[in-house]
Amino acid sequence: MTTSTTFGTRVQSGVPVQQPSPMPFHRYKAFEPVDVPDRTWPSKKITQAPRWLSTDLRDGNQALIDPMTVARKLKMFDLLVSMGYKEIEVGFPSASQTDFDFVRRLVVEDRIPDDVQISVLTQAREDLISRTAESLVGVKRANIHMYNATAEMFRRVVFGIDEAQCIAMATRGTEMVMKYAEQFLGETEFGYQYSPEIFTQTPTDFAVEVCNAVADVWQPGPDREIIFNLPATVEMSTPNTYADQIEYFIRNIRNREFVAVSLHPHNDRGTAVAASELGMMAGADRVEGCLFGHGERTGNVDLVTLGMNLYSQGIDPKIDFSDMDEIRRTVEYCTGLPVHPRHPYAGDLVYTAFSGSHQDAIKKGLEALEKKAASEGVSPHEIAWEAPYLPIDPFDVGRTYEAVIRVNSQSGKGGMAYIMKNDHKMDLPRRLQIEFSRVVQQHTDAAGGEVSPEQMWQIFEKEYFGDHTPLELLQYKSEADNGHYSVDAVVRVNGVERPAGGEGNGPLSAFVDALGAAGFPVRVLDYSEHALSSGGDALAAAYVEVEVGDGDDARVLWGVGRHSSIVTASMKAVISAINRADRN
Ligand SMILES: CC(=O)SCCNC(=O)CCNC(=O)[C@H](O)C(C)(C)COP(=O)(O)OP(=O)(O)OC[C@H]1O[C@@H](n2cnc3c(N)ncnc32)[C@H](O)[C@@H]1OP(=O)(O)O
Ligand SMILES: CC(C)C(=O)C(=O)O
Repeated sequence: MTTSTTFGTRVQSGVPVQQPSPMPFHRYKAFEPVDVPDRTWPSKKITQAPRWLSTDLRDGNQALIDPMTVARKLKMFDLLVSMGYKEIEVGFPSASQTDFDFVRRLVVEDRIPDDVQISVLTQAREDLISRTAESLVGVKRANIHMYNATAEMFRRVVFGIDEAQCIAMATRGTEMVMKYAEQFLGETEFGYQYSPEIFTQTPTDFAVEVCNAVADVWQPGPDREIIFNLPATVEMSTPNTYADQIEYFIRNIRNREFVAVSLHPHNDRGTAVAASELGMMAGADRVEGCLFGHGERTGNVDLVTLGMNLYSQGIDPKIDFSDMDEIRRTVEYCTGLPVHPRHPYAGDLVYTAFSGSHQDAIKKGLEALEKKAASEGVSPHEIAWEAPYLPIDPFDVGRTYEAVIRVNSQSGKGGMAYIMKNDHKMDLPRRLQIEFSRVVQQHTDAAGGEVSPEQMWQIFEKEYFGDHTPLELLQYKSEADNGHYSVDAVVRVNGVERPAGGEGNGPLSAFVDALGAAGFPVRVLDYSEHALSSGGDALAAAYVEVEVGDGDDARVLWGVGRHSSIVTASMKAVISAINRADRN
């Protein structure tokens, strides 16, 4: 029985039933995967980093609203080198004078470290290939990377060629690459990479056939590898399908031992990282991508996420991500595009917890780590990482714990207590945490937004130290006689100074007795204290839970005091509770 209707949904017998969308989904057809029933990749594990190639300066650059200037390209190149990338595609030199000049500058100014191999991309066109080879004159090591489209739709729509002509374009292009390499690159340690463009939409058998034909021209062998780069030029299927295609290709390509199988996933479906990882499980040796996933449309696979995913599994990515913020700033400068605040491992908010239960768990987790490290006599950054909600130690990528927990209206006592302890050295007892988190919550509910550590301190000061009425302690003298204490104090009550004296079995109980005599009956229910700093003039903090007043009017609340004398701090804490009771 239909009971109610909401947008696009009818509720039947209490269960919402989704309705057909008005969108023309029938215009699209499901991807036809290659059939690999005996696939082995699902039970494989990734145990080491692949060879990486950064294509930030080519695929990443060609997709920018404002392509990088030479100065920005140089900055990006230096960043990639400093991070440890050893294979860097530096451009498409036949595309523009800027690209050509950039490659020349790298070569002429000897900016390429000996252990770094640059590569350059070209179409399978003789004029472009010769210009590409010319751009590399004098370089020590380089790859030329040539591509042509092999997918049926591209052959039909873009090129108007059949399969044989497509193979001929690839083999002829390879011959041209070898010819111009010989002409221009005699002294260069020269390598070759071929991409059957839109590999994923190419029947995998045909992709293998084209690549085998290209290899017949290049003749790979010992010390003469060929790189077959297998792009998901447009990502069109689930990542397992890509892995099947890679496993199938690897099983069928000839001379596998001299072939480097490279992945080049794009992110149209948002699963490029997964596709790369499954492709690595399927046996690929190498991955091409861009930092933070720049590149055509939705971008290339994100090298930062891929590398850090390995890191989080205890595998050395062979790339240095330890100053993530500097990497992010440089890429943002070079590309002119911001990195999303929730970008894995690098975004502004990814090591931040706002919600109360997350903060509580993180606080406990970090404290447990600190305790464990202290018991082993080492720093918390040296022991095995284990913390709720944080897949890696933010410290490892240059983030500090201070930014981990941030407080807004979604937060609870855990986050507030973490900031009070970490930023302000105040280790609040649990029930005071609960009390103060309500105070903070009132603030966030009223003002909205976030409460910074500084604002939190202001709220705390105002709440616990801000009031001197009705009661203020001006001075006191305490004496002890055989376990018996007396206090002679001067207090100000509603602006009027008056003496207050009392006795007890400790200075605080004597002070409480004096307050009772002065008209402020209180009972101390709980008490804790700790040092705030070390040294001769060290400050101490005292926290007291106090029942203020008596009879039906009695209220239980906390007071806080700080002073270099712990006795004075505790007396101030009692007064803080009395003044709060009066105010509230
Ligand atoms: C998936 C990728 O990211 S591939 C890399 C893509 N990157 C770029 O294209 C950026 C740089 N490219 C350019 O600046 C230009 O395309 C240039 C300078 C290389 C060539 O420019 P133009 O000569 O004007 O050609 P245009 O870009 O229009 O290319 C289309 C022509 O090249 C042919 N072509 C396209 N790709 C290839 C290829 N890989 N191999 C051979 N021919 C190709 C097309 O069939 C078309 O031929 P037609 O003119 O006979 O119809
Ligand atoms: C040239 C190739 C490798 C490419 O960029 C792609 O297909 O996405």
